[in-house]
Amino acid sequence: MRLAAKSAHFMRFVRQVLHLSLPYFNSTEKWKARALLVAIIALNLAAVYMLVLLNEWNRVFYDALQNKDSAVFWTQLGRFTYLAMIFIVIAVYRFYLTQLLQVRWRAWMTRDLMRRWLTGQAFYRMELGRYAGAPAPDTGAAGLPEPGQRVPDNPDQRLQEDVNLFTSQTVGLSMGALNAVVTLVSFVGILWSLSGSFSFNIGGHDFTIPGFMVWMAVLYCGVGSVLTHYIGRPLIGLNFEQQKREADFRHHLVRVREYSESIALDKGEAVENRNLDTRFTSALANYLKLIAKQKQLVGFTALFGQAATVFPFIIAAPRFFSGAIQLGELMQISSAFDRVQGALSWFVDNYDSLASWRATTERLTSFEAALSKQNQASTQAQQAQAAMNSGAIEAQDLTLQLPAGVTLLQGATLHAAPGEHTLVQGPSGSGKSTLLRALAGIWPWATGRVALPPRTMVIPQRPYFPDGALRGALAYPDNASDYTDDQLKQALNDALLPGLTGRLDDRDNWTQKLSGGEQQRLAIARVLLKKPAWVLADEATSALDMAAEQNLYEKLRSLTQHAGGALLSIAHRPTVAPFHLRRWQLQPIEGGETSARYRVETSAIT
Ligand SMILES: Nc1ncnc2c1ncn2[C@@H]1O[C@H](COP(=O)(O)OP(=O)(O)OP(=O)(O)O)[C@@H](O)[C@H]1O
Repeated sequence: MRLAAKSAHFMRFVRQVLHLSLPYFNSTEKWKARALLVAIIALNLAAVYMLVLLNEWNRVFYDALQNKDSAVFWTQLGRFTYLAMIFIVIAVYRFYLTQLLQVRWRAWMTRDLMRRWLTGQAFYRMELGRYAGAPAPDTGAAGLPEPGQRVPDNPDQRLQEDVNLFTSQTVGLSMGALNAVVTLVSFVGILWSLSGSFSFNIGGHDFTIPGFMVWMAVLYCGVGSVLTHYIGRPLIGLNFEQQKREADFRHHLVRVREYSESIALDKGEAVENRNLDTRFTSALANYLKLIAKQKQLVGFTALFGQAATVFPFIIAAPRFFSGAIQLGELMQISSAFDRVQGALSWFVDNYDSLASWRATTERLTSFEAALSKQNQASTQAQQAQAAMNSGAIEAQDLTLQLPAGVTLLQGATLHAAPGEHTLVQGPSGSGKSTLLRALAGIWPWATGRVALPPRTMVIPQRPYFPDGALRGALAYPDNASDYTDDQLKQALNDALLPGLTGRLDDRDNWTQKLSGGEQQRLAIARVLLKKPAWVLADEATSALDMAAEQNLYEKLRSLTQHAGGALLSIAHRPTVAPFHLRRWQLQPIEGGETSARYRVETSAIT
């Protein structure tokens, strides 16, 4: 039963490796990939063949030494030189082509996963899903994890580190295994023919074991492999855990860097230090367990390797001393035993790497599976959205939920026609931003139908600006070269940022360098540059003084008005109301007539 479970585990692992590997060997690069693979296999086989020739050389060479035959000695040295030369060429190209395959495979796989991660908001939905504690609604949230299902953490680690590890381990270990098998097959034959048989007598019956040395090698390595497996088994789990804890530690270091200013203002250094220390200590604690296990394993494999040097001599010595074999044959036996033992102990020697390979494969498989699910879900969502592009902002029978299952809105029907500038208001936390996310088509826990006109832009509460030249931050996500300097400067001037017009080529971390108000004006400059017909603005001017707010709202309103669209804004200040014609007010529902917490009341702004 345990054996059946183990083999099922093993088959699952093989399927996972194949599932992750085959796409590359069937991709557009397939011919290059397959040619490299075939070349590497051929070089591995050639290397084993060279070892067989060198083993045969051993016998002739040591016999010449024992017979003090200098002519044969020198001829054999000459033979050794050219055998060694060929071996070196094979070794060099085997190394080079193996590396080439690994690097090409890594490049292809990283790009493929990266593209899928950045397709259809998979990166966003996976982050949302990671903290989700409740079931997603039946529709609209396809692809989100079920409750209790583990969502892959730290996608950055998977893309940067795991793909690299997986491709190098898969090539390295599968070639190592191939080498071991071919070496085993070749040298078992040699060892068998050299080793003679072992005869003994029990109870008057004579028994003879042919190929005695082969059985000794099998016994030796069999015992070694079983012991290694038992000593090293915990390494698989420990390796997996180590990668996770290290990534966790790194993730929090990055967060401190990202929020350095807020932490400094809060004087949160001590807390951060404690939090980071907890994570680091946890990584360290696991690492200590890991090295303690590795120590045992190294101790055992070193003992096993050392004992293997003398073991064949001990077994074959009686035949040498009785004169049954010459020194040459003894050395050939020792070298063949060494090869057979080496091949049989491949598992023992690579236990650590195999454990890490399994952990890497496990992590990449869950990441890939999550991506497949997300990509499928987002294709459906995009198809649905494409079918619903309309000339107005519309929501029909819209229900908004939170990941934990709380229903914010239920069955809301909303409409904003061209020119119908709308202000969304409601208490903090009532779901205004979530409504906007749903209208923009990115909130997975939304059901019903939403339609958004083409040429719509969203100004989020926390706009994003990539590091680099200011012109890139302004044009994002378009290319800066799509706009002339005059257009960029005009947009900055219109957004009340004349001070930045001379800095278009300055490179900086704009999210950190610009003040909150400057960032909001830069986000508005982006809209003024691109001139969309519809603008959804979430607290787009909350950090500005009233005069600037009025000025920019006027510009946004007239921009959308002239382009045949409208403005839909979330804003708390009453002074922005005059720029809108209608109000969507999120009102708390008292008395529990539905399970939703809020309803939307629409009214005209007079
Ligand atoms: N990713 C998320 N996971 C879980 N809960 C969320 C998530 N995003 C928002 N929420 C919750 O949804 C509710 C509505 O949030 P939302 O940001 O839409 O409110 P809001 O009305 O825009 O608030 P504010 O006026 O303060 O900006 C809040 O209770 C918030 O905690």
